[in-house]
Amino acid sequence: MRPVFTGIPGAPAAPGVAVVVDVMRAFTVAAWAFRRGAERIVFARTLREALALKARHPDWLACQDGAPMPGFDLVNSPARLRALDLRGRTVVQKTTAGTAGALAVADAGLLLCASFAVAGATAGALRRVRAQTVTFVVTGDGGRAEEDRACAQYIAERVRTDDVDAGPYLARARRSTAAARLADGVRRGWAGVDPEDVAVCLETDTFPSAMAATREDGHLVLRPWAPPERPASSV
Ligand SMILES: O=C(O)[C@H](CS(=O)(=O)O)OP(=O)(O)O
Ligand SMILES: [Mg+2]
Repeated sequence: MRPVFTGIPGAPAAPGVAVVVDVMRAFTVAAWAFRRGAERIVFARTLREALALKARHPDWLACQDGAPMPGFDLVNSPARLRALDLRGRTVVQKTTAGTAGALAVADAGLLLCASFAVAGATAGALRRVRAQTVTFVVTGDGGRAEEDRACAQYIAERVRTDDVDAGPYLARARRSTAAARLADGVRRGWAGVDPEDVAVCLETDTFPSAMAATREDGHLVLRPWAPPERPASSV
């Protein structure tokens, strides 16, 4: 597999295989939503679109980053979300980096969304589909976010072998600007940040499936995903 690392601005619109990485916090939140039973996650481009979807489907749960906002049910906090019962629910998610990154490569042949929570499953899926070139979209900070870059490199390495020490990659993420910003948010009492968020984002392989996004009814929708046992050919 040949990994290509890019930020959202440089991402091709329709790569063959894309892995969009957001460790802090969108795709750690997504993994925990599925672990808590959510059926699917619908990505919204804007807060307005998220609220419109919620208005049309009152039983859906709307989630956004930043402080709690009127009309939204959830903040983008994996620590808060992992305590909820989300069985059968549809979550609408709108965040600054993660969901925007997925929407930027919505026409990919295979679009996976990843964090450390699904790193092993994502690497296993890439191996199983025999991916040749994989575009890793490092969503944070114009492609420079160290937590996302470390996770992308970890996944790429795990495609090669499962015998990879996650420690150095997690240490890079722990020292990242995003981790520092979240810790600062805790100190300042930001309502949308939980003291446990960084620790939860640094747990590996807490969800056993990869997460793939496909278009459904005009929306980009994320679901747990496993490739077929024997793909007909490489992608
Ligand atoms: O909610 C988050 O942690 C971030 C917000 S920001 O990018 O740090 O402003 O959003 P995400 O899309 O999960 O990176
Ligand atoms: Mg992020």
